[in-house]
Amino acid sequence: MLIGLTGGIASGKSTVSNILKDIGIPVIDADLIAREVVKPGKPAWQKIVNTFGNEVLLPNQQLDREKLSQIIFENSKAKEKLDQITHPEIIREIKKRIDSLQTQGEEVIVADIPLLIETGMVEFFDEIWVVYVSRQTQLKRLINRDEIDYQTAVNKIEAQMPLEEKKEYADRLIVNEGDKGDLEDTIISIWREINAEKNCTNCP
Ligand SMILES: CC(C)(COP(=O)(O)OP(=O)(O)OC[C@H]1O[C@@H](n2cnc3c(N)ncnc32)[C@H](O)[C@@H]1O)[C@@H](O)C(=O)NCCC(=O)NCCS
Ligand SMILES: Nc1ncnc2c1ncn2[C@@H]1O[C@H](COP(=O)(O)OP(=O)(O)OP(=O)(O)O)[C@@H](O)[C@H]1O
Repeated sequence: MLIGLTGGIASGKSTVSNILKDIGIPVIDADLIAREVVKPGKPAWQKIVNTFGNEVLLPNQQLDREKLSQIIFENSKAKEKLDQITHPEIIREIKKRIDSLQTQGEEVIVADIPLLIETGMVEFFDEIWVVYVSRQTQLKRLINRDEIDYQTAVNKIEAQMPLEEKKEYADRLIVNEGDKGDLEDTIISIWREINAEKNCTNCP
């Protein structure tokens, strides 16, 4: 069973992933893969430097993520260029890791992919889980976590497909308006439901 976990920025995907990992379910993290494919010397790193120039590099040659973030979330054309460079590599690596986990005999695999719907990966998964929050909660959590101002947070949210639209793709909608304990209860009850559907008695 392949589960695609998605949602809006700061809706709580990583928090859900951590709960799933604690249960013992393998989770592939697209944000981590996105960091690996742009390491200095990698093909995507080279293409980013060719496209955006040396000003998006730190003195140690790593990408200046803050600078690149400012550029792409203020300019949709620049974001499109970055997406064209990074997404094919990220998708290829996600599929590779899924293959490898399947070869190891894992029966349930979750992939946490912020842009799962935008990148056309819906059909690849057996189930889509969308982590949903109200716009007000999303803004508040994003501003607190990233220590950014209101307008920067709005730009980041508006660079993605609206959560109201993503919601329509959900086989399971995970509403994350309560506290982290509530979220844990929600995930554990979904997991029990899945195990019951599979008649699984010794699942994690
Ligand atoms: C722009 C970058 C350098 C900013 O780095 P930063 O460390 O500040 O953010 P981080 O990578 O942790 O991403 C945080 C969140 O931003 C959102 N986000 C990131 N990139 C994008 C994008 N291209 N379009 C829309 N939302 C995005 C996602 O919700 C993600 O979870 C970085 O996000 C990046 O390289 N993005 C391109 C790769 C990508 O599309 N990643 C999403 C994985 S599918
Ligand atoms: N139920 C909750 N109650 C309070 N805070 C929460 C809750 N769920 C998540 N958070 C906090 O909200 C912030 C965003 O959550 P998280 O990082 O899991 O989102 P995300 O969807 O993975 O974000 P991104 O798209 O940027 O990767 C974090 O600071 C997290 O600790």
